Amino acid sequence: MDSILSLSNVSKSYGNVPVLKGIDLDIKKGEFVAILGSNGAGKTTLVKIMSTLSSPSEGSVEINGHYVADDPVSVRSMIGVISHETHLYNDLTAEENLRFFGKMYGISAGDLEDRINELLEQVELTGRSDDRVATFSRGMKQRLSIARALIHEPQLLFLDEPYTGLDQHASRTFENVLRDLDPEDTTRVMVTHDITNTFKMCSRVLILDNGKVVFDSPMSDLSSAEDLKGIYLSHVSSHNFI
Ligand SMILES: Nc1ncnc2c1ncn2[C@@H]1O[C@H](COP(=O)(O)OP(=O)(O)OP(=O)(O)O)[C@@H](O)[C@H]1O
Repeated sequence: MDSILSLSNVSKSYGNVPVLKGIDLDIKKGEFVAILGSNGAGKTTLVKIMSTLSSPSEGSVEINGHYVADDPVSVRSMIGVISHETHLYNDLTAEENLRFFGKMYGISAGDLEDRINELLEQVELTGRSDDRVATFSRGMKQRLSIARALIHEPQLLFLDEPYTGLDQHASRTFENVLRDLDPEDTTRVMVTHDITNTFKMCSRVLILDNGKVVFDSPMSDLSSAEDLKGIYLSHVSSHNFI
């Protein structure tokens, strides 16, 4: 399988405090990788670096053969990010937000309207398409941010605790959206604290502890979510149990 994301000796410090320590990682096309770790382990920092939102203090990140540091614009057209920050414009309607981002990614006018309608339907916001985002609940904003992240059909999708703010129904809708993505077309990297879902959905699991990858395994080598929970607890150094 081809590699889509490679990290070479990536380190990050804030001031004198090291947060990531020499991470080497290779992610293949089609993988669905979970990143687990206790609070403060460095998961969000790692995803921000992988998704061009932050620079490493040392080391390099390569996406589809492009070095992120040299060619961030090309890289951004290949990736989507779903995180706590929705990156939406409150004064625009749901539809206008998606149109804005779609145009930014260079989607042609004809394709864009179909894509907007399809995504609004998938995240169950069709009935609110003409309403300003300022009037949305947190969960609705999160659902729209999922549509925003997918508008340009990214090859690599980063999900940082994507369930934040979603109720049971919206979580299921979101899982359906994820399931509908063809793994051949969309490689996924997800930070989460939900071990049961991780075991159900992901093809590979990494555990980050104290800025280092301390466990990396195909999910098929693990027997159950309980097995994964035991491994997690034996690999994290703090007692911030998830
Ligand atoms: N902008 C920043 N300036 C200084 N320190 C930071 C900054 N961002 C993160 N940190 C520190 O880096 C460490 C790792 O933070 P990070 O957000 O990556 O952890 P995490 O594993 O995502 O945690 P959580 O599970 O709580 O979301 C923490 O000690 C945090 O305080």
